[in-house]
Amino acid sequence: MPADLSPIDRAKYAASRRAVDFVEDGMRVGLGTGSTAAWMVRCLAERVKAEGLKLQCVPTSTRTAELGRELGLNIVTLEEAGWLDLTIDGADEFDPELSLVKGGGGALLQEKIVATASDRMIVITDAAKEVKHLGAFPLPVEVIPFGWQASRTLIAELIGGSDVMGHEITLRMNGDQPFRTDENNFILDLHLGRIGNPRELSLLLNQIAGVVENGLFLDICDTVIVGYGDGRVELHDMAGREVGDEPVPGNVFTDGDL
Ligand SMILES: O=C[C@H](O)[C@H](O)[C@H](O)COP(=O)(O)O
Repeated sequence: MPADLSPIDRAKYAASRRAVDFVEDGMRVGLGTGSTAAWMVRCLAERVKAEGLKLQCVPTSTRTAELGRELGLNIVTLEEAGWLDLTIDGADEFDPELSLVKGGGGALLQEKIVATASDRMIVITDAAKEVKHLGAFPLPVEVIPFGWQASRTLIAELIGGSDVMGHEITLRMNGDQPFRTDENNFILDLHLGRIGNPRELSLLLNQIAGVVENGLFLDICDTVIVGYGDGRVELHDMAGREVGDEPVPGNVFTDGDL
């Protein structure tokens, strides 16, 4: 493990390093977006370089595509890959059922398309993202810019009448302009506190005109790998929890790669 990382980066690195062990030669792999996924892309590129793996990698954002290309990964489109063996991505929250909130970085739409076009999704996180109930992290909802205020009004009516507490909705900003996704859409962040029924909320949100997708990932994630600052990892899957207390082997990076 690189020596001079902060504890949080060490945790992200440990989870990433373990996750790329699941990649095999010849696989078609979805690459997530965000600071944790960026570590995974670096770890994967190191494995490809060291072992000569032949992969097709489908990124979930322009940011990830650029990083992957810079590091020499074979970046292809989802159309070219057709279907994926595995997607590895970060998350903003996960619960005991491995339901997720994603989209803190605004990439939820491509992330959901790529993850659901994969045989398996592995999520890599640090321990702070484990929650009993989803919702403390504001739920991102991608909306088209046309009529976004009307979509917001309808969302406010929906969440005001459902079993979630509170209903502040904020338009995500980038400086003094609305944040734009890779598809040029807006993001509304729903400050819910706690989501009592994620399935119902997800279905109802996606029925609102103007809503493209929401950041709830339900029945999509197969495994969560939690990394810790000391290099340990824990694997959570639907069959229960397996704890790995061996530090992830390190020294895969040179300073230049960081
Ligand atoms: O849109 C961004 C993604 O859903 C990210 O995977 C998520 O926000 C987690 O990002 P990070 O690893 O930077 O905390």
